[in-house]
Amino acid sequence: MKPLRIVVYKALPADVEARLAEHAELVPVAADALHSSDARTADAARAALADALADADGAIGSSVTIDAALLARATRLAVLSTVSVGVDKFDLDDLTRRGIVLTHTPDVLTETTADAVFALMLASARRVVEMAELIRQGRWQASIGPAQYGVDVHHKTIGIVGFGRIGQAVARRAALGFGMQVLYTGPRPVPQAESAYGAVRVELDALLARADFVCLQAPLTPATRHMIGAAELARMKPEAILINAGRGALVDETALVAALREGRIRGAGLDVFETEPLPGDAPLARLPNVVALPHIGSATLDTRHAMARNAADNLLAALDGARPQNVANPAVLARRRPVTRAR
Ligand SMILES: NC(=O)C1=CN([C@@H]2O[C@H](COP(=O)(O)OP(=O)(O)OC[C@H]3O[C@@H](n4cnc5c(N)ncnc54)[C@H](O)[C@@H]3O)[C@@H](O)[C@H]2O)C=CC1
Ligand SMILES: O=C(O)C(=O)CO
Repeated sequence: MKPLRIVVYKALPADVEARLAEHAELVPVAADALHSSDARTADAARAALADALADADGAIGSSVTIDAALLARATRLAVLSTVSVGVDKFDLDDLTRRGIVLTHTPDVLTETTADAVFALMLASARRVVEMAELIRQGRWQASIGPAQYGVDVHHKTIGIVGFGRIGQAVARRAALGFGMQVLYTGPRPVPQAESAYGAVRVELDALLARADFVCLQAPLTPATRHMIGAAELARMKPEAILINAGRGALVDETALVAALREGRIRGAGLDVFETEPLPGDAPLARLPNVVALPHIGSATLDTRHAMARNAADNLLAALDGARPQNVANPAVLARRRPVTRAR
């Protein structure tokens, strides 16, 4: 019988890797090469990943689209474990059809990501990056005046699109810390947040029309792709700021660039982009009324470590045949592939 094999397509902390190695043979696939901007390097890395998956029981990593081509020969693969809460790099229905369990890492990153949303709100509203740059460039030669003033965050209205774990953690900060009025939109009411934070559920159009800060924290799915386009941006107030720490493709970036250039909204704070890494010459990287961050929502030492540990635990539990935690495609549990252990 073959030993368990786990493909590792992301660099993991040493202790997490050691824990996995106690249970399985680890097969590393160069994560950097998978993301290379050189097409030949990236293609070769994808081919290596496909080869490794063909003979694996499990895999752990993130940020790589795992499509049917990569899985074509992976007949033994029972579990994929993503080191992320977002599962938009996977086709859940296809994984379920194949009997492959997908686990992800909710909860451990909720508070850290909510902090990052607030960092974007404060930086955009108070023009923190732009003003810090003024000093760095030696251009602070007189007291700043109205042309450099920002806008307040406290006691304004925040509209949260995607009122799940992270959206509600943002609402808590907004209502209890900053005295903000919280609006939200989503498929179902959240009574706990309505009583604790005075949150009010409204339709998307009303949220766009009333919010000073429109915060996107929904998952990327076929239904949410480009949910904010030219028509939605036109409904926002001219002094409003768009914050996106969900996924880049929630927004039609061409329409966003036009709205920002023409001053139809005040600004944007963006942690995520349709294409990542965002090229340095992209309009969203250069517009003065944009604060652009390189997808750092969960990127603290503590939280990234907790995510890796959680993903490893999820993977091992699923490979062990136990009822795994944090399954993103629970329908698979009735038809999951068997795992055969060497020991
Ligand atoms: N920037 C970053 O580093 C990070 C980004 N994320 C993104 O945030 C997303 C949300 O994470 P969680 O809050 O943990 O997920 P969650 O599943 O708890 O919350 C998502 C919410 O969005 C709602 N939703 C779905 N479709 C919607 C629609 N069309 N309109 C309005 N609401 C809709 C769902 O009902 C749910 O309440 C992830 O899927 C991921 O894409 C998560 C962590 C870090
Ligand atoms: O977990 C996710 O979905 C992220 O985007 C990064 O933490």
